[in-house]
Amino acid sequence: MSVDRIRQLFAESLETKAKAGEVLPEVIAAAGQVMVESLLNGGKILSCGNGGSAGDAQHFSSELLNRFEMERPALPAVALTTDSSTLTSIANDYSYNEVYSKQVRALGNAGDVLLAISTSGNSANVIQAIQAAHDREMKVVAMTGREGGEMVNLYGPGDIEIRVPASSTARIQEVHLLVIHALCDFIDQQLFGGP
Ligand SMILES: O=C(CO)[C@@H](O)[C@H](O)[C@H](O)[C@H](O)COP(=O)(O)O
Ligand SMILES: [Zn+2]
Repeated sequence: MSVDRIRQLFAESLETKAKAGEVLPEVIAAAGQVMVESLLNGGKILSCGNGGSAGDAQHFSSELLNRFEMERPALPAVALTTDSSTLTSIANDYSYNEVYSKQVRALGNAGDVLLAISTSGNSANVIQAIQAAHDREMKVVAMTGREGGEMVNLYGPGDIEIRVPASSTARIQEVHLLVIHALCDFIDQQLFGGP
């Protein structure tokens, strides 16, 4: 890969973030409010995704369970992407499409929130997790990209979709990470007055 190619990737990533920064702040704040209201009512946030988005799901839950940028009590969050015995047994005995929905049905309660991450909006296991979340009377915050995929057809009245205006999975993920940090900052500001 040439140095010029690397410079081009940085330029594309900057451009994507700038475009997202023009259109996403309001919907990110709305998503943060959904999460804050759940946490204030004793709820928790479950998170899921595939590949790089599984990493994002874990990144988010770790910053709630541990801390983001300020000293504050631990907050209840569970990434559904980490328990290899659970993931492999569900995939092996049933289907990979059910690896998250089965966990949502076991762990999710009314008032909890599902953070559903898919750059295409078409990953079947995330789609089924959204359906399971609705069955458990949970709200959904989705982070997507492109045209939003099949997930667009699933959202209920209390759900929020944060859709990055880009088509490259990598560029979408780079904005998803910033959104995760913006959500953590919003939660800390609202619940604890911020750093
Ligand atoms: O991180 C990357 C690409 O940057 C990949 O691992 C990517 O996450 C995988 O291809 C995922 O399976 C894509 O799924 P999704 O984002 O479309 O739901
Ligand atoms: Zn990636």
